[in-house]
Amino acid sequence: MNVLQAFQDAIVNRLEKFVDKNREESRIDKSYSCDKEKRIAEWGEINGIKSRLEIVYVEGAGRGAIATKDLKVGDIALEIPVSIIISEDIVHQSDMVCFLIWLSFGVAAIVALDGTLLLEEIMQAKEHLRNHYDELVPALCHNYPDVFPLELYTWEQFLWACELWYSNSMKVMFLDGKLRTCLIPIAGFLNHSLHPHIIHYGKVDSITKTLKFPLSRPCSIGQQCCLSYGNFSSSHLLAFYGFIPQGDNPYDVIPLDFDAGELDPMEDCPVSSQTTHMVRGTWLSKNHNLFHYGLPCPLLNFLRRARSPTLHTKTITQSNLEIEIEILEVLQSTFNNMMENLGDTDPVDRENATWDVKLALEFKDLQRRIVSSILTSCDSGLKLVQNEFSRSVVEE
Ligand SMILES: C[S@@+](CC[C@H](N)C(=O)[O-])C[C@H]1O[C@@H](n2cnc3c(N)ncnc32)[C@H](O)[C@@H]1O
Repeated sequence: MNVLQAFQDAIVNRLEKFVDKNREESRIDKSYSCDKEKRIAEWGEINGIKSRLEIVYVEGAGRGAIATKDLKVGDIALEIPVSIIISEDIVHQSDMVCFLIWLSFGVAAIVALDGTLLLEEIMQAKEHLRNHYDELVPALCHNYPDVFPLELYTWEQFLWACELWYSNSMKVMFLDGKLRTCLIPIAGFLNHSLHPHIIHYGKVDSITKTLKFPLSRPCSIGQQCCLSYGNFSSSHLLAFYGFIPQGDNPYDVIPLDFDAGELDPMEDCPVSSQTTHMVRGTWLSKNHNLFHYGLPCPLLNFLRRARSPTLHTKTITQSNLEIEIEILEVLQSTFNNMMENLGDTDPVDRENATWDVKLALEFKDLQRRIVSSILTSCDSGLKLVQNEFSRSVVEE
């Protein structure tokens, strides 16, 4: 028996079981004809694209690709000749349907984001782009009005082009070893999933001179075939692609910055050394026992060291338990503040809200859910430690 094959089958089986449990249904809207997309697919075929996918309209995600036959692990869903990959740095204006993303969010959506770190990120990204625009575009329009007519190169159009570029481009490693950000015909129709079919792509094959999209898990005929855009948090997907993926995203984290405030050994004075820890929704953790509480070990160890520099042995002693109470209380107070900043559920008529406000509210709900799980874990952790503490006092 081929051991490697058996091993691969076992892995695929486990993957499929996991995906079955977390299945995301994509509904295909058959009323949308996708004529333009069909024409692009025909053009692609003439130009050497080999595809086992068909472009359709997927509810809630725009266009997407479904498998035209049962595809198994290792099958190539899509193969694109390098000659038709667009690697220019300039995105021209076109009448293509495009999803606007966070950069062009309205005021109401920005207001709805109050209390989240994403608000700050988006404002910074927008400012950064505005500086680029101011440095570049007016001078180009003034010096080369025939090439850059002012009416086409407005701030709104520039923002739109940036959004298009961020949400549709992919990084490709070419045969000269250079990594370039590109627009890739047909592949640009593939949507992202937390349980993607295609994970390993992005390097041009030196023999065929094509970019291949092989399957890492099977995709049945008619099923949406999804890519992984990368191991991105929902805030990144929202900021750069304009959507929040369905399901539990293991890359959703809440960053916690600490000033370690260590002493400079040479000068004997405090130096500010920032450390950042990441905390996920604690429902993703398996260990909720004493000394773990479903919280990340590096964070707990960092807080323990800050209280007692001696090695923490995770043994049940009264002094260790006192430290545990202290660090859980610190986390509880930090996350309580965070929850207060996020505020209560927003009093907005969600049904009738605009798409951007809906997304903003969905994102805030997600943040609340993560913070709330951390608070619940701190709370049950504290009870656990206090019980142990009382028991050890009685035993003494
Ligand atoms: C590379 S394009 C994919 C094709 C796109 N659906 C279209 O109609 O052009 C990336 C964009 O697709 C949408 N998208 C991708 N994955 C999605 C998902 N899982 N849920 C919702 N929208 C998604 C987002 O608007 C994103 O900016």
